[in-house]
Amino acid sequence: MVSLIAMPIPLMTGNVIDNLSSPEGTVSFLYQQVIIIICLHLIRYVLSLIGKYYLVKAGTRASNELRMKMIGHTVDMPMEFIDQHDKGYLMSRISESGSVGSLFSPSVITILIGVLDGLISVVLLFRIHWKLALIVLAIIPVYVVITVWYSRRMSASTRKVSESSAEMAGVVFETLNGLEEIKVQGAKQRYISRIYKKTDHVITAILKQNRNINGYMESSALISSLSGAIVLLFSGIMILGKTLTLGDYVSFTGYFAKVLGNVQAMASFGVTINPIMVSIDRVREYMDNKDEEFDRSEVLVEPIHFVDIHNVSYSYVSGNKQRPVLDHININLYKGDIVILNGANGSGKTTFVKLLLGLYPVNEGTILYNGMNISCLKLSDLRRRVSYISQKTYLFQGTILDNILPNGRQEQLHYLRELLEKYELQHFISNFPDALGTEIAHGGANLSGGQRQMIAFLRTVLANKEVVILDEPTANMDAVMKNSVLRMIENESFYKILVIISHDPDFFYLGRKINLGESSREMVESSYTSN
Ligand SMILES: Nc1ncnc2c1ncn2[C@@H]1O[C@H](COP(=O)(O)OP(=O)(O)OP(=O)(O)O)[C@@H](O)[C@H]1O
Repeated sequence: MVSLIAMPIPLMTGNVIDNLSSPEGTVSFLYQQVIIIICLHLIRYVLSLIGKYYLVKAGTRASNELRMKMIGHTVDMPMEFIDQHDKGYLMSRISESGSVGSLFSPSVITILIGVLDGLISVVLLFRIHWKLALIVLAIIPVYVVITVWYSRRMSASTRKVSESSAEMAGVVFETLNGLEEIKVQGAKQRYISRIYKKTDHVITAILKQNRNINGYMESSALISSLSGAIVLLFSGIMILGKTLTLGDYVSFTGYFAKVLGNVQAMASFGVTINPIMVSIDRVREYMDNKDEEFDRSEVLVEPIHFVDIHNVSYSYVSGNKQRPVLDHININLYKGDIVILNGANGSGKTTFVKLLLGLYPVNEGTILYNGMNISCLKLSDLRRRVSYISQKTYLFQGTILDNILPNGRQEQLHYLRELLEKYELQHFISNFPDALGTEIAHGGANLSGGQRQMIAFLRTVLANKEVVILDEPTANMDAVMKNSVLRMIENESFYKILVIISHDPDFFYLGRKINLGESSREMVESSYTSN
C-alpha cells in the first residue's frame, strides 16, 4: 500500500517533462502535477510512519516473549549442560533473542516492502520501453550471483562473531562475579589477559565479517553505477533515433533506480538479514536442547515414604574425561528417617544429594521414590516435595520475610513468630534495621554467612516438605544459632525424611550416620555406623 502510493511519481515526472518540452506545455499542468506529487509523498510518509510503528511494536513483543521462553528453557536445562557453559555465555545466547525483534526493524521492513515496489517498477519499465527494459534487466542475474556468494561467506563469519562474543561475555561475567576475590588475590592481570585473548577472537571474527560486508557493498554499488551508464548509453541512442522521449527517459531512470535500489536492498538483505537469520538459527538450536523434563511424565501419587537408592554410580564428565565420584551406592531412606551424611571433602556427599534431587541423572543403578524410578518422574513434581539448602545458601532479592515465606504464604506468619519466640530468635530478627521487612541485597550481599543460613533454614522449616536435605546447614553459624537449629530439627515436624550433610559431631546423635568412604567409591548399607 505504502509503496503503491509513490509508484506513479516517476511516470508523472516524465509526463511533466514531456509536456513542458512540447509546444502545448502549460505551467498550470506543472503546478497541478507537482501538488499531486507532494501530496503522494506526504501520504506515503504518514502511512509509512504508522505501519513501521506497529510492526516494530510487534517485533519488540515477539523478541521479549522469546527471551522469556529462553530464560525459562535455561532454567529447565540439565545441570550437565549448565556446568559446561559460563553464565555469561548463556546470557549472551539468551540476548540473541533480541534479533527476532530486528526482523521487524524499519530497514528490514523497507526491504520487504521493496519486493512489491520492485516488481511493479519492472512492469512499468516494460510499459515505458520493453527493449530498454530487457537490456537493463540482464544485469540482475549478476547481482544475484554476487549476493549468493557473499551471503554464504557472511553466514559463516556472523556465526563466528556470535559464538566468540558469547564466549567473551562468559569470561567478562566470571570476572565481574569474582571481583572481590580478584582484588584480594591481586589477580587482575591474569583475568584481564584472559579477556584479551577472547577479545582477539572477537576482533578477528568481526574483521572477517566486515571484509565480507564491505566487499559486497562495494561490488553492488559498482554494478549499479555501471548499469546507470549502460542505461544512459542505450537511452541516448534511442533519444537520438526518436524512439524514446526525454520524459520517458526520466520515467525509465526513475523506475530503474527503484528496481536497482530494491534489488540492491534485497541483495543486501543478505547483509541486513544474515546476522538476524544466524541469530534466529542459534536461538532455535538453543531451544532444541532437550530440557531436563524431556521424556518424564510420571508423578508421585502419594507422599514420599520410601527412597531406595540402589547400586547408584555417578561420574562427572568434563571435556572427554570422566571423573568417577560415586560407585555402587546402596541406601534406603524411610519415612521418619534422619540420616547424617559425612565423609571426607570431595567424597561425593553433595553429588549424592544432587542425584536425589534429579539435578544429575545417575549413570548406573536406580533411585526409586515410593518404588517409582526417578528417571521417569516429572522433576517439577518431585522438587515440590523436596526442600534443599545448598552450601551456597542462595537468597532472593526482597525482604527477609519474602525469603522465609516465598509464594506469599502469609498465613504461616503466626507459626514463624512462634518459632522465633520458642527458639530465642527474636533478637536475630530484631537486629536487622527493619526486622522481617529488611531488604536483602542481590545474593544476600548485605547479610553474614550465618544470617543467610538461618533465613534459609527457617524457610525450609516453614515449607514443610516431604524430604528435606540440608548441606552443612550450620557451617557459618555461632553456637547459639546452631543450638536453635538442632532443637528445631528435634522438635518441629517439618519433614518426613531428613538428610543432613555435616562434618559436625553435634549432628551425629540426631539420626543414622552414614560415612561416605574416603575414596568415595563405596557406600553400602552394611557399612553404616549408627548412633
Ligand atoms: N559440577 C561438577 N563437575 C565436575 N566435577 C565436580 C562437579 N561438582 C563436584 N565435582 C567433583 O566431584 C567430587 C565430589 O564433590 P562433592 O561436592 O560431591 O563432594 P563433597 O563430599 O560434598 O565435598 P565437601 O565435603 O567438600 O562439600 C569432587 O572431587 C569435585 O571436584
